[in-house]
Amino acid sequence: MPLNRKAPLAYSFVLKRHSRRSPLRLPKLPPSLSRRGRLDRAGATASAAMPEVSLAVDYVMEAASGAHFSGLRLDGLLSSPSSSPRAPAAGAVAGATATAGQPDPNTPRQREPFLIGVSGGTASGKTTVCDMIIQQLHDHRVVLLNQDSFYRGLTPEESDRVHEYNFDHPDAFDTDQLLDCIQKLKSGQSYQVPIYDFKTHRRCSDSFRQVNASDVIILEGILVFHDQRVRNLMNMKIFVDTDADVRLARRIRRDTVERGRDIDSVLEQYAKFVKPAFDDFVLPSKKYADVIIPRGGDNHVAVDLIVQHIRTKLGQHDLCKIYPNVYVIQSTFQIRGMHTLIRDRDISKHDFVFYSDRLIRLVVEHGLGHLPFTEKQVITPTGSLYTGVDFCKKLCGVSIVRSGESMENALRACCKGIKIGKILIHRDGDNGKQLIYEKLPKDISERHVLLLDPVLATGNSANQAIELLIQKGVPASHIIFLNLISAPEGIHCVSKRFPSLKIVTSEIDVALNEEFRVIPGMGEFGDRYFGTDD
Ligand SMILES: Nc1ncnc2c1ncn2[C@@H]1O[C@H](COP(=O)(O)OP(=O)(O)O)[C@@H](O)[C@H]1O
Ligand SMILES: Nc1ccn([C@@H]2O[C@H](COP(=O)(O)O)[C@@H](O)[C@H]2O)c(=O)n1
Ligand SMILES: [Mg+2]
Repeated sequence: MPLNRKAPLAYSFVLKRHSRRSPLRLPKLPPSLSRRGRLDRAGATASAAMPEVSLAVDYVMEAASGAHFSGLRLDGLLSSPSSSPRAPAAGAVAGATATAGQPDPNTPRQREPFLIGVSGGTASGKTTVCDMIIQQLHDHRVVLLNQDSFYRGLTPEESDRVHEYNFDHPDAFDTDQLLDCIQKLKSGQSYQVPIYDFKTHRRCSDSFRQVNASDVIILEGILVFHDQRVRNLMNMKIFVDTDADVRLARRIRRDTVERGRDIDSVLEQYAKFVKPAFDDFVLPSKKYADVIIPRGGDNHVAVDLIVQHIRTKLGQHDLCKIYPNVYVIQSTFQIRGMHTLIRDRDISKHDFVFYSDRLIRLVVEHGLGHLPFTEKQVITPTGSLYTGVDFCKKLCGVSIVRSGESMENALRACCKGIKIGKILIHRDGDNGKQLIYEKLPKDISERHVLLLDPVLATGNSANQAIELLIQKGVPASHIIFLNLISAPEGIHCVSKRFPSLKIVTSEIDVALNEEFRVIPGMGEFGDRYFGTDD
C-alpha cells in the first residue's frame, strides 16, 4: 500500500469497538519504506509503519490505566501483565489512609521484567523474529526463552514409537516447569533451562543453559498462548502469521537439514499431528494476540516497531529505577500512535491540538491518581454500603506560561472549579538570569500542586518554578509535575534536586541536542498548539 505522507494517519486507524482484544495488524510496506535504515532511533517514522492499524479501544483503555493510576500503593504492579487486575476492588480500599497515595521515596519500586510472548504455527518464523529483535536490541538485558526447551524427554517406550508421538499437543510440554522458570526470572532469579535435542527427542541430562534475570524476557513457541497461566504473565503477545504452504515448505527444509529427518517422515508427521494441532490449539490462541505480524522475519517494519517499543521500555526502566518518583504512563500502541501523530512535523494544526489534548488528558488523569485520598462510604441505590474513596480537595494547578496553559483545559475538565495559577519564566539574555512573573492562589502552601508543562527539556525552568512554589510554602512532596515528554537530562536535573517531587510523563525521549532541544521531541509545543508557528 503506497504511503501518502500528507494524509493524516488518523484516518488509517480503524477502531474496533466490538472486539475486546482485536489485535494490531502490521501490514507490509513497499520495499522503499520497509528498510530498517529508514527508521530513526526514536521511532520518528514509526507512523509510516502503521498505515492500516486496527486497535481495540477497550484493550487500549484498559492497558492505559496502569495500576499506579489508582492512587493506591500499587506501584509494584506498574509493569504488570495486561490480564492482571488493574484497579483495586472496592474492598481493597478499606482502611486506606490519607497518606497511602504517597510512595516512600526511600523505598525503590520493584518492577518486574517485561514478558513478551511470541506464538505462531511451526516454521512461521517465531525464532527468526525473536533473533532479529534481540540482534537489533543488542542489549544484554533481553533474554530469549524457547518453549521447545520445555519439551518432555521421551521415555524409551515412547522413543520406540516416536512416529506415534504428538509433539504438537500441549501435553508434550512441561508447562509447570516453564511457569516455574518464568516466575523465577520475573522475581529476579536465574534459571537453569533444559537443553532439548530434536534429533534424540530428549533433554541433555548433564547440561543446561543458564538464563539470568533481565528487564525483558521474550518467550517463543507454538503453544505459549495456550495455557492461561502462562498467558496471564505476559505483558505483550505477538502472533507470527505466515501462510501454511510457506510454513510447510520451510519445515520440510529445516527438519531435513537441521533436525535429521527425511521428507516422508516430515510429511507424515505434518498431516497426522502438526496440522490438526495447529487447527485445534495454535490458531484458536491467535485471538489473544495484541500484535499480529504477517510473514514473520520478512516484515522488517513490524520488527522495527516492536524493537522501538522494547527500547522505550528499557530506557524508561533505568530512569524509573534511579528515580522512584518518576512515573511513565503505561505505553500502548494507542499512546504511541498519538505520539507519532503529534511528533510528525507535517500534521495539521487541528490534529496536533486534538491528539495533544487526548494525551494531556491521560497524563492529567494519571497525575491525579497520585494525590492522597480519604476513605469514603456511600449507600448505593440498592441500599448497600460501598466503601470507596474521596478525592483530595486541596489542590490547584500551576501552568508554566505559555505552553503549560495548553494543559489547563484537561485539568479543568477533570477537576471542577480548580484554581490554576501561572508562572512565567524568562531567560534574560545569555547570562541565564531569569525574570519570574507569578500569580498563584494565596493559600497555595495548603494545597497539592499539579505543575503543568508539556515538555521537560533541561529542567532549568522547571526548577525555577519549583523553587518558587517551595518559597511559597509548598512542600516538594506536594508537587506533581506533569509533562507529555521528558528528556532524561531534565528528569535528572529536577529529580536530583527535588527527590520527593513526582514527575508524571507519557514518554521519555532520547536526549537533548547541543541546542538543548529534546530529540526526537516535537518542536516548540506552545507555538504549534497555539498556532503561532507560521
Ligand atoms: N523470512 C524467511 N525467509 C526464508 N526463510 C525463513 C524466513 N524465516 C524463517 N525462515 C526459515 O524457516 C525455518 C523456520 O523458521 P523459524 O524461525 O525457526 O520458525 P519457527 O520458530 O516459527 O518454527 C528456518 O529454517 C528459517 O531459517
Ligand atoms: N522432538 C521434537 C519436538 C518438536 N518437534 C516439532 O517442533 C515443532 C515446534 O518447533 P517450531 O520451532 O517449529 O515452532 C512442533 O511443530 C513439533 O512438531 C519435532 O518434530 N520433534
Ligand atoms: Mg522455533
